[in-house]
Amino acid sequence: MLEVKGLDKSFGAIHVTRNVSLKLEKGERRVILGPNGAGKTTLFNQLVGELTPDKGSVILDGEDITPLGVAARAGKGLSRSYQKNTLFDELSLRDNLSLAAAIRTRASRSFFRDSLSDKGVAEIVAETAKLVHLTPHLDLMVSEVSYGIRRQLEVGIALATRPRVILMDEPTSGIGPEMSHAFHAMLNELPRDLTLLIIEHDMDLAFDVADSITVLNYGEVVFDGTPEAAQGSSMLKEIYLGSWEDA
Ligand SMILES: Nc1ncnc2c1ncn2[C@@H]1O[C@H](COP(=O)(O)OP(=O)(O)OP(=O)(O)O)[C@@H](O)[C@H]1O
Repeated sequence: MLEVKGLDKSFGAIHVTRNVSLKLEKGERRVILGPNGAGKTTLFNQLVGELTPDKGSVILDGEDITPLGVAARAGKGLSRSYQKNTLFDELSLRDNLSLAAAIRTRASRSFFRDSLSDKGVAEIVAETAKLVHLTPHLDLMVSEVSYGIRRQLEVGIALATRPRVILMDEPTSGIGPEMSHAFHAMLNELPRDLTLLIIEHDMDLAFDVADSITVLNYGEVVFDGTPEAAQGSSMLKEIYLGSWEDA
């Protein structure tokens, strides 16, 4: 479904992504772990098309999408759940989801209100709101809701574009352990054919959702395997300097 082959990226003398290869099957939920500065976000930016790798390729369902930008990749079903400042604060949750759904139904070129009254859009919004547990909150303004609900909405916005793969960069950052576990429970209820690639800093949280774990350290893949194997790895314990014990 999603394959990354030999990605390499440097910023001047700083070598940030070192020959990274990954393979995700359809429906797989893979978590990318790694300490601060390991290169997780830089890798992510190359996957979504915000950064061009120096070497290597990104393949989606057999197609080389490396030359494509963010919008073209999104059009092919590779969606990013954006964090922070990407929601329209003075619009309702329903309108935020409607705009995302309108892009998918290609109604986005029509006048704003026309998009919102499109029947296909309304159906997608209702379905998406249910998936991310936002149905009771749809008519609230984004500015009125908690940080946790915003995080659910960000996933909803990605889902409303009907993606095949969603990439999330630390989707639970800043919402506390209890809400993070609830957020992951929500992710676990999403349709199983949806492929998820999630960057997480906290190993404990990674185990909630991961079918497989990739660990980056100094830009390099140092572990690729099951959560059970990751838990038993003394090398990873060392990388995380004891934080593993909490996992
Ligand atoms: N545009 C850039 N120019 C120069 N250096 C950069 C740039 N972007 C990232 N870096 C450097 O690349 C390294 C990896 O950063 P990156 O943000 O990818 O790591 P990360 O694993 O996501 O870290 P964190 O968990 O702290 O978010 C860091 O040393 C960072 O300073």
